[in-house]
Amino acid sequence: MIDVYLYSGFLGSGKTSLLLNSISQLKTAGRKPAVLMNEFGEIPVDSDSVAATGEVPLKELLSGCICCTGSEKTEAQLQALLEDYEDIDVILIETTGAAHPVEALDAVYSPLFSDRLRVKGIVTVADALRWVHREELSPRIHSLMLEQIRHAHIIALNKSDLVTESQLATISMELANLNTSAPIIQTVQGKLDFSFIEKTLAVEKQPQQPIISGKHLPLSSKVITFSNPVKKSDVEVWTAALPDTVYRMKGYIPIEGVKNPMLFQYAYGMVNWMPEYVKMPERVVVIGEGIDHIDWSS
Ligand SMILES: Nc1nc2c(ncn2[C@@H]2O[C@H](COP(=O)(O)OP(=O)(O)OP(=O)(O)O)[C@@H](O)[C@H]2O)c(=O)[nH]1
Repeated sequence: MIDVYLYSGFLGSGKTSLLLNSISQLKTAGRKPAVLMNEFGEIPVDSDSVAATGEVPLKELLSGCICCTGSEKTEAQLQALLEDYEDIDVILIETTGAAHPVEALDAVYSPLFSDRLRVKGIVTVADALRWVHREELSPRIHSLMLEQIRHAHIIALNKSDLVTESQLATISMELANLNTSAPIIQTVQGKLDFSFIEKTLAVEKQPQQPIISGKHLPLSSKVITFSNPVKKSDVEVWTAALPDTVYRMKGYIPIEGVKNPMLFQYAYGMVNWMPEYVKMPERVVVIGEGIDHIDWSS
């Protein structure tokens, strides 16, 4: 049987960081992990980073619309993963930050896989800073975030470097009130011992029923292309002026004086730049509510 772990959590909370950490720990331990990624939006930024870790079997689901990332497609990708790679012993599934974790479980519990896959549970990544300001989210998005926490078997309280010790204590208490059974572990950059995840989820978990469905969330995504190199500082001024309903941006931006477009990440007001060693397409996916009018302007 192949063990399956689901990584859930709000847009930009640190799921990919946790996933990359888990992959490297699993590989060091001689295990053979495979990854299934569901990305909200049309640009596989997260899967690019997994591909960069080397030979990890990977399937991805891209979609610009939440209603198209249904469980049938996840099922088909899982099947393809199992057919294409024979010696996998762990599968890590990163759900889109815009999904209810239980929707992803649906596919894994398909009768197609009942003799091959053993679902271990859901690890939800909670963004500490976002949590502090959660009241600013619209009601449906707020409740999605609560659902992701309620359905967790382990909660990684990530970005703990961005809040104070006393805020961490308050957040931990609030999370524990929402989910009384999941252990809450404070993390930075998704650094969590995979052996802890494995031990904690040693007993098989049963799926719970979803309370809300991600299908009706008011989230959308759009792609912005950059035809000419721009200044980093201009991009940062631009992001600072964006409305709070832009939850997440990621992609590649051509920067003046830099050879390849840089990896650009934006989550809850924070911008992150990383150099890229290959030339990636010069575009950024924006995820949020009411974002149609958002465009690049320097
Ligand atoms: N300061 C800080 N930044 C973090 C931490 N973890 C992740 N980040 C940054 O937050 C951004 C989003 O991280 P990801 O790991 O890509 O988040 P994600 O949940 O996979 O994002 P989506 O898949 O788009 O929902 C990146 O710029 C990370 O570098 C952390 O603990 N502290």
